[in-house]
Amino acid sequence: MKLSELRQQTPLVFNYANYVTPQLVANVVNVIGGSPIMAREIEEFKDLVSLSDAIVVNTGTWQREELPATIKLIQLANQTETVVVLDPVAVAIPSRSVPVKSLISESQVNIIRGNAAEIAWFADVDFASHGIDATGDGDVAYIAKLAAQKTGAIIALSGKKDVISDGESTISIATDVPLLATNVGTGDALSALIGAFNGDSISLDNTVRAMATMKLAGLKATKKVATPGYFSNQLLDELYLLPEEELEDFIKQEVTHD
Ligand SMILES: Nc1ncnc2c1ncn2[C@@H]1O[C@H](COP(=O)(O)OP(=O)(O)OP(=O)(O)O)[C@@H](O)[C@H]1O
Ligand SMILES: Cc1ncsc1CCO
Ligand SMILES: [Mg+2]
Repeated sequence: MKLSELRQQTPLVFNYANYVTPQLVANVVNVIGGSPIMAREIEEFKDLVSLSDAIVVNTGTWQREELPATIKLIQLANQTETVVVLDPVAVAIPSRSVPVKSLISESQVNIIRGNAAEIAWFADVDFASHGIDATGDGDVAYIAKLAAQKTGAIIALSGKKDVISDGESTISIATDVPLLATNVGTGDALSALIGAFNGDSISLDNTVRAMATMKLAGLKATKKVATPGYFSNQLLDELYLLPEEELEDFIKQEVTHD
């Protein structure tokens, strides 16, 4: 959906969040115009999925015992055709990849949002990482396309250059906003934004719009502040104030088709 539609429809975004960044994730959903809810109680899943427009599963602080509940959550969303976004934090670490493999084989994730190292794992390509951060170099457009073909999901690869691919079309936004990488959780919040923008229907365009929203708000914040603490607050303000026309112009100017 477009930003004005998002603000009108206030999509309910159910975040199965990590315990590091839920406040940032909830606020980003809120200031853009959506409505966040965080939960992890299996007894609540049926009700919550029936009320939600998007489900965002973040495995950042996941415990292995949560796997059956998470599969159940995504299966419920699949039954109601509610979009599911997966944020597979540091999935390339071998012990972390085991439960994610089960998750994606037993339930259908529609969109996977991760940094280059996380997405490279789905593509079966080596890419250097350091904990939650991607540190390597590689052909990110190729990696995103390959990951989309292997998983059947839309891939939203974030970084200096963002890439969105469904395995056929591949789209890039190469706008460098280094301060976005200084705040832990902008990626988590981006995954929730992707959920919100895809709340009415799942598409490459809606995913591009969500990625462009974070880049543009970050770019605007960078023009006003220069350090990470102020940047975090300014980013929320820029998301809150973002004019739809500016976002659509930014997409026209910055988006390239590979
Ligand atoms: N070097 C960079 N230059 C420009 N923008 C960046 C850079 N690195 C990240 N970003 C932007 O930061 C946002 C988050 O992406 P990132 O790849 O850092 O996610 P992440 O590694 O999952 O972060 P986190 O785990 O801290 O939430 C995206 O909007 C992305 O475009
Ligand atoms: C730091 C950290 N550790 C697990 S999740 C998380 C937040 C970034 O995804
Ligand atoms: Mg992350």
